[in-house]
Amino acid sequence: MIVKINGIVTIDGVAASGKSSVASGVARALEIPYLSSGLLYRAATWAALENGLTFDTPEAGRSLTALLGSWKEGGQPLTLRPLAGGNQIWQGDHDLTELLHTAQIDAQVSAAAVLPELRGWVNAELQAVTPPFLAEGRDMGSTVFPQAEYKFYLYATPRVRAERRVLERQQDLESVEAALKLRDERDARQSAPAPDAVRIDTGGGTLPEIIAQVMGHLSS
Ligand SMILES: Nc1ncnc2c1ncn2[C@@H]1O[C@H](COP(=O)(O)OP(=O)(O)O)[C@@H](O)[C@H]1O
Ligand SMILES: Nc1ccn([C@@H]2O[C@H](COP(=O)(O)OP(=O)(O)O)[C@@H](O)[C@H]2O)c(=O)n1
Repeated sequence: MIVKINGIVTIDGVAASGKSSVASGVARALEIPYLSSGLLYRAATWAALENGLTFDTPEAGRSLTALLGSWKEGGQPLTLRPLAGGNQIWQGDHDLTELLHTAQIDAQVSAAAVLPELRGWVNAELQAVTPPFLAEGRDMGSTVFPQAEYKFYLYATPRVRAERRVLERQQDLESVEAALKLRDERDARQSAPAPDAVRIDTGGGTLPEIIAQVMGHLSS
């Protein structure tokens, strides 16, 4: 059955729960773009690390958003490109995407993501986009787009998530699982599911099966 979305769909969830893969599959089926909020946090973290900024001082948030603002004024803004084949982040004409899914960024991003100024910057970037679109992250349905037509929250056990993520990192399974658990704790404040989100255990099926489950909710 053809599903037509005119508004916003949100897919939130913990690290490596399957958000980006499910978002990509569902957005492609709906023929709408999907926005990866996490990539904006990862890019801002990368920008800070590249410029010697830390996240543990009172002015950290202002310094980071001032840096991002100076890039924009200088004509080299951080830009999210919501391509169907996978979101990309560019700084001017440099594609940063491959630099962002690393254990180093994983280890630092949560410290950046708690900075209110950075959350405000990311949320403004996302809220400037014209619907229809799908937005994935931690707090899309709970905070950034509470008005979303459909909300989903993905989860799976740390072990299941680690077995998936280990294929994408140069680390052993135990290290990956420990890092995911630590990031879950650090992200807890912004990761609570929206009360009206449909919760899906992605450990219960293959990626196509989970995508079909989401599509089933959208077409009912
Ligand atoms: N239901 C699933 N079954 C098996 N593998 C999955 C499933 N969902 C996602 N994956 C795989 O797990 C890894 C992490 O998924 P990803 O979408 O990047 O998660 P997130 O965006 O939540 O961090 C990817 O390699 C993806 O292909
Ligand atoms: N809406 C969001 C999305 C990501 N984040 C932060 O950004 C980090 C990276 O998000 P991500 O979605 O790229 O991470 P994965 O779940 O893909 O591993 C998370 O660990 C959070 O610290 C957030 O705080 N709020």
